[in-house]
Amino acid sequence: MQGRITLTQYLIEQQRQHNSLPADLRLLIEVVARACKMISHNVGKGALGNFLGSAGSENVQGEVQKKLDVVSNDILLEANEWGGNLAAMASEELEQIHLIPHRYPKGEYLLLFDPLDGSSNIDVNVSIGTIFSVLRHTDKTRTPDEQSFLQAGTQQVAAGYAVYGPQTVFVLTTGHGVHCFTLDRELGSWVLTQSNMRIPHATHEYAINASNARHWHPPVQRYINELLMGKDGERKQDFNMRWVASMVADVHRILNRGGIFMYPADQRDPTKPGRLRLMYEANPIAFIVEQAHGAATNGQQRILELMPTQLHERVAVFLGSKDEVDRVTRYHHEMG
Ligand SMILES: O=P(O)(O)OC[C@H]1O[C@](O)(COP(=O)(O)O)[C@@H](O)[C@@H]1O
Ligand SMILES: [Mg+2]
Ligand SMILES: [Mg+2]
Repeated sequence: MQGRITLTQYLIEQQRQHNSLPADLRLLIEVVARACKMISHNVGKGALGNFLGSAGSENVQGEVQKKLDVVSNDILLEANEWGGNLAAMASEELEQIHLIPHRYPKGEYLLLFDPLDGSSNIDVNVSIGTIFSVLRHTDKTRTPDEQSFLQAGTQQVAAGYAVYGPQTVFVLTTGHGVHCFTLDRELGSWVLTQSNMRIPHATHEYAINASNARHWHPPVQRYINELLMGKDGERKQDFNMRWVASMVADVHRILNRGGIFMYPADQRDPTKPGRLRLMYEANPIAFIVEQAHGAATNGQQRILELMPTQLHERVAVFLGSKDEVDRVTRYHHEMG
């Protein structure tokens, strides 16, 4: 392919080359990308569209929903009711799964999403995003339920995210590398701008919310203390820290120049290991990171191999440049 390649052209080419991207999965991805375009439009309007501030409601995690959390969720639900070959959807903003009334149980796929990632950044005009994951609906003899969604991340057939920042980008994997499309705002099309993104194995940059330091478990304390000691410690080099507080934006930086992102479990509530949700935050990002030659663990094992037990379960996350993820994972193994 030469010249300007759109998302549609790229997906058709994938279908031709790998023969592994069925037409209905291509349609599903295009519908999600179109929904992200609409979300981007609303994010860009901000106060002009009355999109800032709280919606006055709480989601299943007990978090106050922002207006854009609700709007983005509605856009994704509505767009996907009629596009793709879906049996059901699940969202950070919905307690229960959302069945597709005219289609289940026959639909081929299950779609999960975090409609708006980085909610605390909405009102202050800092990059936010959308994360999605696609699984197969395996047992078509029965109406999908929560159990149908509880599959390991290795079963994902596609995953991606959008970042609504200075540029709007859509980053996608279908298991053949990671590719980035930039929204041409004048033409309204997604244009391929980076192919086969690679995360360097070595890095001098890390991301963690250090205000939780006193609660961290010993392996995380040990790892971060070494980074903080820089040249004067056993790592013998200085490290830089970045924390956007939107995982998508932190991950996008890591895909572009390396780094490690951490949201560890800590000593507070053992029923809440970390802050991030396994099925629609950690799994899709872990799939992307591994496809970009990085690593993603919960400190003990590959995130993608974890068997979920609940739709909204949380998981500790260490992901990005392989050398650093391997090191902090080793500290967890060594220190029990
Ligand atoms: O408030 P903290 O501790 O900085 O946490 C920020 C983290 O929480 C999240 O915003 C959670 O996502 P939501 O906004 O979808 O709840 C991540 O994107 C981000 O990395
Ligand atoms: Mg999120
Ligand atoms: Mg969210």
